[in-house]
Amino acid sequence: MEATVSKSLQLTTWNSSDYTVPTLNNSMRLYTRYEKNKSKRVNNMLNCNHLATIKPAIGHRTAGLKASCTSQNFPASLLKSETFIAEEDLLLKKKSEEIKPCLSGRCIYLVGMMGSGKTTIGQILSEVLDYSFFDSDKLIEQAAGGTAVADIFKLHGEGYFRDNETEVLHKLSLMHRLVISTGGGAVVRPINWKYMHKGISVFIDVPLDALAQRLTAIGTASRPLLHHGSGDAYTQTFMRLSKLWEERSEAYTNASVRVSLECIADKLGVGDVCSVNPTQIAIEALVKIEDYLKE
Ligand SMILES: Nc1ncnc2c1ncn2[C@@H]1O[C@H](COP(=O)(O)OP(=O)(O)O)[C@@H](O)[C@H]1O
Ligand SMILES: O=C(O)C1=C[C@@H](OP(=O)(O)O)[C@@H](O)[C@H](O)C1
Repeated sequence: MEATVSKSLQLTTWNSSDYTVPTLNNSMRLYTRYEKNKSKRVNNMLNCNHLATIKPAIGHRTAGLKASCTSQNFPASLLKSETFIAEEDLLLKKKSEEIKPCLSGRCIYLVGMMGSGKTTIGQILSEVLDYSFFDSDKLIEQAAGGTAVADIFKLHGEGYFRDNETEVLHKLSLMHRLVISTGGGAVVRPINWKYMHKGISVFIDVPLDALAQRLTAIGTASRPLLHHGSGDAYTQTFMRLSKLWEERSEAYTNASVRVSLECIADKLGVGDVCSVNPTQIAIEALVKIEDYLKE
């Protein structure tokens, strides 16, 4: 089914504001309205429960399809065009092959606010670059005999956690061929930058409301700095993130490159940062790293 749809969506039309693809076995209609360059996507429910999103791959002019089907006829809750996945994966692979030799084994440090996707994207990057992946929080937990970050904060305080974070980053900075997901607050201590500047640092910039949505959905138990405040879970998380952002936004500008989800969404023409998937972010990170290496 997906192949049929992908094929039928050549990009001469992907920016048109209303799409109906009536050829899906006559059992499904595709109905996504795009307003180019507007952060507004309206999914109109017509006469069935299917919802589809059409989007171009970064740097490609071929439309892909991502469909979420709630009908009994479609077992998967999220279907994605095989063509589209293959194109994204190919692009990711191609970009990684291009920049591998230029990296000369330099480590990649991912920085960004809590929940920005450092771990998710870091794992993808490490795989395609044939690098090892480390999450600095996990290393701190290991060094503390398996004590969880939230408990380290509770038992010893944030200062102790930060000292351990610095120690971990120091050790990692002596190594090569690593992708490292750092904790959201690692950017605050200048000494950490001394270590991270041994490699290439990538700031994953995600709007706070999208972060608050993600973190509210997965819960904040493992992220102690989000535990204060009043109001509903989303508001509490959003307020805490806003406060931290005020304190840290400048520190993130120390990163070698910035990967903005808003910019990616713009390039894709989707408007909504929640539609940008980790592979697309990883591709953009590689593009930005490539540009940085050329400077
Ligand atoms: N591009 C994305 N779109 C939607 N959810 C994402 C995306 N990237 C990561 N996530 C989800 O957000 C949550 C936090 O991601 P994670 O990689 O752990 O962030 P971090 O390491 O920066 O704290 C996870 O549940 C993850 O699945
Ligand atoms: O922003 C922060 O100060 C923190 C972020 C967390 O990591 P993630 O960014 O991986 O959630 C973790 O290091 C700790 O809870 C403190």
